[in-house]
Amino acid sequence: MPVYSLPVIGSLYEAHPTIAAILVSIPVLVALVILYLYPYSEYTLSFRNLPGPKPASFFWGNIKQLMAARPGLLHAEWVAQYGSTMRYRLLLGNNRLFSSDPVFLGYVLQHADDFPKPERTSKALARMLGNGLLSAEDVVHRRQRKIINPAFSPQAIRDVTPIFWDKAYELKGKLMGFVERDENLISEMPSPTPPAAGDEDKGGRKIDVMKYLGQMALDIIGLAGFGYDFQALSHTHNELADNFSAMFSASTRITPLAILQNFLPFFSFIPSKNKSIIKKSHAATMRVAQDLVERKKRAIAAEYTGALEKGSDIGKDLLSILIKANMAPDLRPDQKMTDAEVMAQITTFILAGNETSSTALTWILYRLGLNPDVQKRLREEVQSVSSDTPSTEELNALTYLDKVVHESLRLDGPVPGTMRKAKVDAVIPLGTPVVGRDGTLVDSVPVKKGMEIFIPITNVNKSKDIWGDDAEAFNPDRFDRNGLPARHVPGTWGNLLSFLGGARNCIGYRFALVEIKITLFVLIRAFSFEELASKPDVEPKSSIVMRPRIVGEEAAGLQMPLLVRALDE
Ligand code: HEM
Repeated sequence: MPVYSLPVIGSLYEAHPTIAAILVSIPVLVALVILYLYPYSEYTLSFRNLPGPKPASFFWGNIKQLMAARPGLLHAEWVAQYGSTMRYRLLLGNNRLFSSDPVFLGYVLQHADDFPKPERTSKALARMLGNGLLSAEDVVHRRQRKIINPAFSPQAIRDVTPIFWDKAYELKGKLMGFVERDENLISEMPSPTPPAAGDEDKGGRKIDVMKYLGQMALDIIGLAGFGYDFQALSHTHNELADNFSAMFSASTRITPLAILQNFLPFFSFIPSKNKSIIKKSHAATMRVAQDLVERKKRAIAAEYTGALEKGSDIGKDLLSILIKANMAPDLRPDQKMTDAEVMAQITTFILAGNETSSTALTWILYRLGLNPDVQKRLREEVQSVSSDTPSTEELNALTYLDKVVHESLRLDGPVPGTMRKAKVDAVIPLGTPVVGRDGTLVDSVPVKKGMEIFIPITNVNKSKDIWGDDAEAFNPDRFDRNGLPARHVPGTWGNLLSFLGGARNCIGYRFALVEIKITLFVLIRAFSFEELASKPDVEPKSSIVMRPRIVGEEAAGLQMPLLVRALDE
């Protein structure tokens, strides 16, 4: 560094002492920061004895390796090498604590107030959605959840199932239109890329099933969630859907600035194009939400005062139920949600209840395409039902359907992982000890306030310790054992972590399961789904929800093209 050579600094000091002092202090400061970030933070790390991979880069840690690998794969390799609890490096020497140990995860999930989402996650969610159930923490979360719970009760879900049936049959009609090359749909290409040679034959059509399942799920969450008709299956554009989708894309776009701001919140003040899109779309979304909330509040107030017109209905959608609970005369003012919180539940439902269900269905159809025997058995079961719209009880009695849904949500749960941050110092027990860096057995992990923990949902669902050596295989019959594998998993449903567990579990899991079962019931009775003859390489891409992309067709975006054939009636 010739500029910094001593004689130069010496003469500079005589001429401009302040500039010289600044120039000298910069490298000293950088050296101190590096010393703090690496040797010091490493030495003072409470779980430094945990095993884990060496950082691949001084600056990036293991981030680039993780981003280059398919979701969950590198973690699975590391688990095989180091055990189910480990640490690895993120940006600038930051350590990430990873554990797929069910006892460890049970502790974290059961102490939800001590292990909330990291502030940057809650803040990013709140910027996009408002302060709704996904972003609220602690007492605010508990207050909101108490009021919203009745909207997700089994009876409330039962009341909205007619919407699921209507929309599943509308989807069937649309897919049939494509397969039969209906004139009304002739201008719409059902997949973003044309079929390769042999991909289509008489009676079969290449269709991006993800796109149409997405339209159906959006229509369902709109109507069942808050009485709003997106008309996604029948129209292409809608103000709320367009604004929401712009906001979501901007929030999940990975740019160098976004990565920097994610790990170093100090840089959050820097304005970005993404932030201004989020702000604009959020404002537009809230205008629609406010109108919906005001209309429902008026109707419910009229019902409470007996002024509701005879024969009118306040609506069976989730929002109406929660607004009604929120306006109950016996609810204390400090237990109520504000209008802004109620509006935030609308955007929360769109985010949490739309892509999750459609992505789950997308992967299920893909699995069925790869496993024609399973599809055939499933079809025999659903065709044995005489009714076209069986009751929830009849649907739940279909055991093979239930096993297929379990197994698909085990292998391809749409949410691959989530983060938590310790709000207190804690010592978290392990069910399976790991061998520490010093060769001793580690049977608990001391965690200091402020440390982040990754909850690897997919790795737990596919763990060989839990599901045996064939954990990676698609085998619905494994649930013959009544879903009781070698070890208990602290998940809400099916001994799986797909809907998480504890106080922050998925409030919509019953809604999602009925929606998935009804859609499968309708589609599998009407169509067969096959892998395309060109055997595209389907790659899971993770941005909150794990959705598919085709290798070599990245420019076409996320998609799941399958060969769809109509069955003889
Ligand atoms: C297969 C479909 C679904 C899956 C796999 C799924 C999964 C999850 C997971 C893993 C979480 C926890 C996220 C975290 O804390 O980091 C969650 C939370 C949540 N989910 Fe779902 N979800 C699904 C469908 C739905 C549906 C249909 C709705 C609404 C209609 C919904 C509403 C919510 C809400 C509001 C939360 C936040 C709950 C809280 O923090 O109290 N989800 N979901």
